[in-house]
Amino acid sequence: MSAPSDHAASCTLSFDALVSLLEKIFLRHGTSTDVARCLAENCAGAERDGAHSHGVFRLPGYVSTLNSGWVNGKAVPVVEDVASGFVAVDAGNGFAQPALAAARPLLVEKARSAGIAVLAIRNSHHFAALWPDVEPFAYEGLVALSVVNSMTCVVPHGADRPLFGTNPIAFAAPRADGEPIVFDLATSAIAHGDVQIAARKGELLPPGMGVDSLGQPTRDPKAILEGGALLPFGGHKGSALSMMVELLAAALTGGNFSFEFDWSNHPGAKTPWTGQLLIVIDPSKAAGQDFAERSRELVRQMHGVGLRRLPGDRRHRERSKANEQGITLDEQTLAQLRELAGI
Ligand SMILES: NC(=O)C1=CN([C@@H]2O[C@H](COP(=O)(O)OP(=O)(O)OC[C@H]3O[C@@H](n4cnc5c(N)ncnc54)[C@H](OP(=O)(O)O)[C@@H]3O)[C@@H](O)[C@H]2O)C=CC1
Ligand SMILES: O=C(O)C1=NCCCC1
Repeated sequence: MSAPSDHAASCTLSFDALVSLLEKIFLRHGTSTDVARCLAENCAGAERDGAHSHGVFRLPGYVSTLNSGWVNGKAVPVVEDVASGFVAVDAGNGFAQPALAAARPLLVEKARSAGIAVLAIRNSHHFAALWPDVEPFAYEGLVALSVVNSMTCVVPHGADRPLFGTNPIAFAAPRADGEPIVFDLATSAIAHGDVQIAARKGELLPPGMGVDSLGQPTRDPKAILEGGALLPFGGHKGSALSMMVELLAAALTGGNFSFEFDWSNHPGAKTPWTGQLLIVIDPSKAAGQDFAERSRELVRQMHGVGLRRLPGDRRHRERSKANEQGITLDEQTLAQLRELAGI
């Protein structure tokens, strides 16, 4: 499924209508009602915010994964109260978002009482954008940082074969009189989803994103997907961050490293079976000035030196537009979604 193009015939849906359509797809392919709702809201939210690499484009991947038996769409996460500032969840080979939802109340309670709390999710599958996991904390006045590892497709800086995942890092912080400050970025030069989208559209990538099966630089997304690999962003710096993500998301949680799972016996499996870490901080417990006011001041100064676009600005513009006018999908994409939903 592709991102909406200017040329294809398109139609618009409300957020609620898209959630309900996606929910039907998840239910039809073997998830519980809670999991269906959780994933449908996540995926529709990504589409609404213009995060197309992790919006409805992902539905065929979710469906083929569920059909392959690789993931348990009905898993019930088990929340463990590990220590004063530490919560763990065994996602039971299910999706990461329902595991986060199950642990969230205890995580927030601990963050508010101790000032900081960690959530370690293991035995989980994350196939989505990461900002939806952190942004809601900032709306509640909390600072949140999350990392998740994916599947081996990135060559560590200085190495000659892939080992790391595309391993994103997302951060959210409250800001007085404005949307929270949120960024969410893959530690690879480009997200795997964007490489797939470029391959479908027959577009070349910018230079420096990946290598072919012989380890030679290439701009051809198909060469990257078929035996090639991605590079970290920023050379050794992105590579170090990606290594950190492997340690925090997998070693610290008890999840798999990106290179540790083997899905070859599950044709159609697309979701990485790894781990995820969240750190949540209550800034009201820190000494000093009001955090949200300080965020506002930082942004004011950034605008003062000529900055026009904060991370998250584009998403919020897309969200406002979608809330007013609906979410635009190609007719072909909508037809594919309806087919997956069996309607
Ligand atoms: N589940 C998983 O395992 C994985 C998920 N992903 C997801 O893929 C998605 C895409 O990642 P990626 O391609 O790295 O994201 P981008 O490079 O598109 O964007 C990264 C961040 O930078 C911001 N940004 C982009 N351009 C500018 C600019 N010119 N000025 C200021 N800010 C800017 C974005 O804000 P804005 O959004 O407003 O444009 C965003 O917060 C993420 O949501 C990530 O979580 C990636 C890897 C693995
Ligand atoms: O875009 C990516 O990179 C990924 N997204 C979902 C999980 C696999 C990697």
